[in-house]
Amino acid sequence: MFKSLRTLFRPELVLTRSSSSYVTRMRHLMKLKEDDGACLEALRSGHLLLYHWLAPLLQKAPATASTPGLFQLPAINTSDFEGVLDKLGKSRALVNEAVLIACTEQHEAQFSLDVGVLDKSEVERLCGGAFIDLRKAFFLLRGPEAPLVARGQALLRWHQTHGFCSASGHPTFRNQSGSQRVCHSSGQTYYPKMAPVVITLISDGTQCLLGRQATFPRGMYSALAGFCDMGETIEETLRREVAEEVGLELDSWRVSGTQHWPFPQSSFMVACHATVTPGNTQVSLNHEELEDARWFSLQEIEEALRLKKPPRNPEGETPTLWVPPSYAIAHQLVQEWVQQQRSAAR
Ligand SMILES: NC(=O)C1=CN([C@@H]2O[C@H](COP(=O)(O)OP(=O)(O)OC[C@H]3O[C@@H](n4cnc5c(N)ncnc54)[C@H](OP(=O)(O)O)[C@@H]3O)[C@@H](O)[C@H]2O)C=CC1
Ligand SMILES: [Mg+2]
Repeated sequence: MFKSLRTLFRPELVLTRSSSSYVTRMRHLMKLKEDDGACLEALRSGHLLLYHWLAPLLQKAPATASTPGLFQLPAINTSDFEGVLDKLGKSRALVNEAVLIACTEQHEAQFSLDVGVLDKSEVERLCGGAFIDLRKAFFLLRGPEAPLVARGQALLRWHQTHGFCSASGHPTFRNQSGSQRVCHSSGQTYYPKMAPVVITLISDGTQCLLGRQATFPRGMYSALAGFCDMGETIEETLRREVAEEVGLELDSWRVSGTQHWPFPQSSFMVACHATVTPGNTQVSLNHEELEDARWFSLQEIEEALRLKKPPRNPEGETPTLWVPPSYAIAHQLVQEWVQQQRSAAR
């Protein structure tokens, strides 16, 4: 079994090191993105995140009292994996399909590689781990590994769905790092894209507004979200989506944070807190967009946050409120709102 990738990749340390080490690393990564020869050389000594039809390979982390049952990304270097390909009687050329996603503080390049053409259980046996659906993997990973694995999957998905030029219909060809694809017929260059989404938690000062789509699991409510239309600013999307979905006019808003969200395709989530005046809280629901939207008290939200896993919510019984899991930026917005309410009450 391969050792943990966590020992090799610790981006949180970047914040405590001098900025020059960060700059050097980013310049190195930029060179690898742009220089095919340098990227190929880096791949020879690089680390691979493996996916099988976009499901990442995870392995059980050594259990400690505070982290029982956690998983981690196995650290597999290129030569390890070439050995696996040899054992399976497959061509080593598969490794060259890896796409560059990051590099460690030691300037070791990290790549993601989809091995869907190989027998899943054989790779699991030889590499020591299991391929797990990304949504589930997000629950099982901690720290920087969850966004790293999402980034790797998003880039692989983009390549798998952009094999042809939308102008000429001819095949597109990637550079070695996978940072772009080019159509030699139209001359068009394609870059990986994220769709911008604004997500907002609205407060009237004492309650917050959460909504649910009919497709959400029973009992789950989340902050309101919507895709940016072409040419819109964040503020314009925010006001429009809230007006469209719940018929409210916002009083104020501020950006709280951002997140890359891989489901169902890459979105760039911009998370905001917004307020309405206490006399302007009457919800007019757009049933095409949402099944329900309701104001919740601090106590109700605190109870939902105390749930460690989604409740059972049997059919026929009133479902227990729960909010998106900690890896979703909606969860961060709810947590921040609770903190604000508690500080305001002091
Ligand atoms: N990380 C987090 O905490 C959370 C993330 N999200 C994510 O935010 C995203 C947006 O939320 P949602 O409320 O569904 O958005 P919207 O309210 O904008 O509604 C989605 C609809 O918008 C249309 N649409 C417009 N532009 C796009 C586009 N670029 N991609 C896909 N659909 C588009 C589609 O309509 P049609 O099908 O009719 O064409 C789609 O069904 C979702 O991907 C969701 O997963 C949501 C909540 C929490
Ligand atoms: Mg929406």
